[in-house]
Parts: sequence; C-alpha cells; structure tokens
Amino acid sequence: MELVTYPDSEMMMIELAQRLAGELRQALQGSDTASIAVPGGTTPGPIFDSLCAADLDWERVSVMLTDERWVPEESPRSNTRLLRQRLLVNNAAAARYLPLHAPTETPEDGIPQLAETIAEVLPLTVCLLGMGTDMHTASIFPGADRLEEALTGDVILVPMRAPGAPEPRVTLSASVLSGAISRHIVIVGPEKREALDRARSLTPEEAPVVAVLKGATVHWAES
Ligand SMILES: O=C1O[C@H](COP(=O)(O)O)[C@@H](O)[C@H](O)[C@H]1O
Repeated sequence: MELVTYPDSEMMMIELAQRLAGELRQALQGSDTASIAVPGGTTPGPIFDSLCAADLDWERVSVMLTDERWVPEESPRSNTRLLRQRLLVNNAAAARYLPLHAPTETPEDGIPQLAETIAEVLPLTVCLLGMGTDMHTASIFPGADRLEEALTGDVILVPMRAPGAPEPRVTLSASVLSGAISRHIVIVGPEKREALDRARSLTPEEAPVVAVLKGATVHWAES
C-alpha cells in the first residue's frame, strides 16, 4: 500500500481525477475498451465533477459503482443517483454505464443479470474505493451476513445486509475489487486516517478494507 497525503481535499479530488483519467487514457491506447468502478457515499462527488470533463474516448469506457444500496434511484441514498448527476454528464455522458441496481424487491433477484453484464468487462482497468470509519469498503461491512463470501468467494456481486447499513446492499466482491489493474482508495479527515492505520493490524473480517489494501494507493487529506 502506498499513502499519498495532500494539503487539502480540494486539491486531492482534482489531482486524483486527473490520475484516474490518465490511467484510463493509457489503457485505451493499448486496448479497445477500459472499465472503471467508483464508490458512492459522501466523498467522491468532487472527483466526479472533474473526471466527467476529462478528454477521453468515453464511448470505449464502461463505468460502474463499487456497490449500491437497494433503494430506488430517486432516493437521496442511491449511489446511482449520485453517479448520474455528477459523473455520467459532460464528456463522460458518452460512457457505457453498467448498473448495480435493478427494479426488483431484493438484491438476490436482480444480481444474476447484473453480474452477467459486469463479467464482460473484467478485470477492471481502474477501481476507486471509499472507506467508512467502521473500515468497510464498497459495501463489504464488518459483521455483514455474507461477509465471508464477499471476502473470499469466487463471485462477482454479493448481496449484503449488515448492522452498519440501513438498507440491503449489493457489492462487488473483494476478488473483483482487488483484481483491478489499478486500485485507489480515497479518504478525508483524521477519523478515517486513524481507522486506516488501525485496519492495518486487523483481519479482513474485522476490517474489510484490508482485503483491498495490497497494491492500492490510498489518497488522504486532513480536511
Ligand atoms: O455506504 C457507502 O460508504 C462508503 C464510504 O462512504 P463515505 O460517505 O464515508 O465516503 C462508500 O465508499 C460506499 O460506496 C458507500 O456505498
């Protein structure tokens, strides 16, 4: 794991967006297509605001979330909503969007079809992840009902229910996330930095972020 520290989060978001765009651009020089998975939650919006304007051949890029909350897209808790509002706009509107949500009652009902489409673009070219102060990443939560499957299973998507998550979730598995050619984790604030430091001496069951740390670059700004 490499840790990159920035003077402030505004600068971090812009520089990180440039780095992600650069990695996609480079991949598109050697391949017809590229793929990127990005987090939801409260952190990545400003990255999306820059990344969506990147001068890239977006038509050849597949974009997906690392995880989704099983709520309708109109819900303020929907990660898809964030993605549509702030990433899949401007130049990035031309990208191919691979959904992590379907209009079914449970994630279990929707997952088989969603996973089939994602399988076409693996391994991911670039994966950007967030992390919660409870050391969850994507929607791989400590104490989740299918934690072991998400951490060690040879699967693409896993439905998740966890004490720390107010609604059912669907998440890319640790094998898909850590199989990405390039991996980045973005965190802001002292609390998340302390959580990251603590995670490094814990097991993936205790701190799921550990499952994706090896070979990843962590980007951190204090505020
Ligand atoms: O619930 C989620 O949490 C994590 C972290 O979110 P943040 O609001 O603390 O940045 C996020 O990475 C994940 O995609 C999201 O579904």
